[in-house]
Amino acid sequence: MREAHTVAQVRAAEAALAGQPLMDRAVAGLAATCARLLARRRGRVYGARVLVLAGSGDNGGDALFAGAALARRGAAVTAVLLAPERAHPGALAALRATGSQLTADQDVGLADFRRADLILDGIVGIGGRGGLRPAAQPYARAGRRGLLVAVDLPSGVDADTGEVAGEALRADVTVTFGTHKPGLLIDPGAEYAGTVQLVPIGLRPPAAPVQALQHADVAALLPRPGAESDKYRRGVLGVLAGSERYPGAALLAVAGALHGGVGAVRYQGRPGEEVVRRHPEVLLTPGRVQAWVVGPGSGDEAPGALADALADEVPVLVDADGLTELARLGPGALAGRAAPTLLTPHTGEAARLLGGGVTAQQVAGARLHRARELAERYGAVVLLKGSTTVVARPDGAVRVNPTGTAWLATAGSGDVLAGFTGALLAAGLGAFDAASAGAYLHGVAGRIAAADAPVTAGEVAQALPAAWREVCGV
Ligand SMILES: NC(=O)C1=CN([C@@H]2O[C@H](COP(=O)(O)OP(=O)(O)OC[C@H]3O[C@@H](n4cnc5c(N)ncnc54)[C@H](O)[C@@H]3O)[C@@H](O)[C@H]2O)[C@@H](O)CC1
Ligand SMILES: Nc1ncnc2c1ncn2[C@@H]1O[C@H](COP(=O)(O)OP(=O)(O)O)[C@@H](O)[C@H]1O
Ligand SMILES: [K+]
Repeated sequence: MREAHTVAQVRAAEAALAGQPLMDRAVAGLAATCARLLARRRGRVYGARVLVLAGSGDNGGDALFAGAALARRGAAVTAVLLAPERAHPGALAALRATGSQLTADQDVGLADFRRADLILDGIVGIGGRGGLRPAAQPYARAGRRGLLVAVDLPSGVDADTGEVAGEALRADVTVTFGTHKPGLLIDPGAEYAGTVQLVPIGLRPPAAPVQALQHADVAALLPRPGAESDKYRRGVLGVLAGSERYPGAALLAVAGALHGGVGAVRYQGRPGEEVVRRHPEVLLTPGRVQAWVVGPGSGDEAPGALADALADEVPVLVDADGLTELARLGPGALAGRAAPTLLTPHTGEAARLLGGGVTAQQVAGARLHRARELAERYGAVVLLKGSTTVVARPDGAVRVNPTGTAWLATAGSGDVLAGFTGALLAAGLGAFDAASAGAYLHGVAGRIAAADAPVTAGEVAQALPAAWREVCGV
């Protein structure tokens, strides 16, 4: 599991280790990564052109020290100081001692930026506030031919949220220290970070408020039938999806559900005959279920379907038209429920649920904040879909989904996700676990099915067993 901590937590963990050479450890890891990248790209460090962008804090200090280490191995290093009078004195002296060029001339900096083999972004790290300051902004726009390595995090990305106010530097690799920062895992920040490498420096931070699961974590959550299992004990998922107008959503939600580890899927929506024709495994008779999925393609039938599902004291996953209806009713509609509710909005649906003029774009720009806000307001687990899927619990705990591909942005793939995740709920996973495992496997299935080419939602559903096998290592 990858864990991400807030700036306040990192500062506290650092304070607890006062006196230890944390910066030396950080710099050693940073310089080693840079040397490896240069060796891979051009055979050796000797003779490489390296540009260090150094701001006024310790982040700039890390970059300058790493620049000095590379200079000692024969790299031609130039450092551009964005706040020359406040640059880290010890690191400046170290770089000076190598005979490297130091300048405050931004024209020299920009010219070197374009032609360097490797650029170290040490403008600002976890001490950053607000967007990039004017002196640094040209670097966010300038072209380059070399690799850009962000020190701790790309300058301009908010460490705690992944929000980018204005511009940020776009890194190929981010070398981060001690622990991940949430902004490295959540878009838009994650998109600027490139590949993230963690350099341990001995921090012992508290429990992480933001986690990203990996294969083994998800494998441990997935249901497995035991010798005593029968189809009812494995769980039955009820699906209230599709309508005369949108029958496809029912088919896709059921296709996802059938791969989600339940013993049976009970379809209770309108185009029943069609669903059974395509999926003969499905039950159409009414009966008990262990969880409901309600809303995909429900159209005009959403109000009745949502009321029916919420009235049953089992976990309910609300998606699509069910969310539009819930937005109309407001959080009060969930107030009396004892069983968990899981909401799976995309950014537009999340904006509708939040109301108050919030736009989809604002949700996309502040995913962590908005997912937490929704979860708290509705007292429900929220799976906010999109370029980074974020799963939030009402108490603020968050899991960020690391899998997926932009090819998943295709009509109906959300219906598959809803059905599949609902099945995990019915199979007995808690809402937070079902949402995180559902998003994870759906993302892996998307990658397998798409293989870098356009993909349909139906193909994503078909790839779910392969994703399950991959994640479980079988
Ligand atoms: N504290 C520690 O024990 C360690 C810190 N390390 C490094 O230290 C960094 C944090 O250092 P600092 O606390 O000095 O903070 P930073 O170096 O991240 O930034 C603070 C400085 O940047 C300026 N600044 C703030 N916002 C800015 C913006 N938007 N644009 C331009 N300049 C801005 C501030 O005026 C301040 O001078 C970490 O990111 C990491 O790189 C590592 O060496 C590991 C150990
Ligand atoms: N840019 C993107 N990168 C990765 N995944 C995305 C992106 N945009 C959307 N997705 C994923 O694609 C799926 C689309 O779901 P949704 O918006 O509900 O579509 P639909 O309603 O057509 O089924 C979700 O799993 C979402 O997380
Ligand atoms: K940085």
